[in-house]
Amino acid sequence: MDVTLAGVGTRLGGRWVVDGVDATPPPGRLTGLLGPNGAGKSTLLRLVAGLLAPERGAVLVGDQPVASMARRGRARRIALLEQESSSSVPLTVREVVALGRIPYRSLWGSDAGDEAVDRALVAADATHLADRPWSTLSGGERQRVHVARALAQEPEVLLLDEPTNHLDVSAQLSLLAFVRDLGTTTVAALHDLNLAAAFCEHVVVLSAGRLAAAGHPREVLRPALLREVYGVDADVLEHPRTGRPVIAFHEPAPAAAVPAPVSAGEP
Ligand SMILES: Nc1ncnc2c1ncn2[C@@H]1O[C@H](COP(=O)(O)OP(=O)(O)OP(=O)(O)O)[C@@H](O)[C@H]1O
Repeated sequence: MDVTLAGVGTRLGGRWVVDGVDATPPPGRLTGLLGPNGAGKSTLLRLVAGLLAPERGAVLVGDQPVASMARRGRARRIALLEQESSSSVPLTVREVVALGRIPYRSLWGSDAGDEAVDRALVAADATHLADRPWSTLSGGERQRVHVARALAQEPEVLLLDEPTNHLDVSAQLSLLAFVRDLGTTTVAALHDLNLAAAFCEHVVVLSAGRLAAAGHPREVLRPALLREVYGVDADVLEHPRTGRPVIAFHEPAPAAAVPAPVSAGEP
């Protein structure tokens, strides 16, 4: 599905936290949304999901502005996995995943979406957790279940806010490989630039709410951009098997020695 961000902006607390962003995530592929803490990634995902209305510009899914979609229709088309979650929900894992089917439910009950729930549990490697109480899961297990819930929604557009949070390295790799191969237009906010470089077809880099760069990771993730946006020194190498960029970070140079203060009584 085509998603178009055209000059999107919004203020929070009186400040433009997303400011005139243009982007076109490639349809059916995985786009990485990058940028330092506070750059506006979560806010941008909420704008794309229609949970926030843009003050400026528009987000289009197909040729329809998200802001003009009815809530239920929007929930069928766009799934957002947000960062934080409550731990006190008295539901089993299967029931949590089935929440993803709510937009499909008729007034009279079931939507016959059990198969979608099963498929989502398998895809997120969470079948073994299905009967566990949600409140007893570890952080990484919860993250898998969140992903399963978003997949159960069978959206045209999948938005993931730091989906690899809490996951061990093997789970990070398999989750991103899975969403990359899903064939759904997916935008994932990621902090790990090497994961973004390895799995994303396209990256969108935000800096202080503005678009700093967009394109294939090979074109975008260059030392100058990393210095400018993240303030880090890095070499960009080539992965020996995939040819994708591999970023080798350097530790910051030690701060210049501060001269000792001169005490007031000295001549
Ligand atoms: N409700 C709010 N009111 C005021 N400011 C907010 C609100 N929500 C977010 N902000 C601010 O907007 C900016 C962007 O926040 P956002 O969560 O979108 O950034 P982010 O790139 O996702 O950050 P992180 O990588 O730390 O998760 C931050 O400076 C944040 O403090």
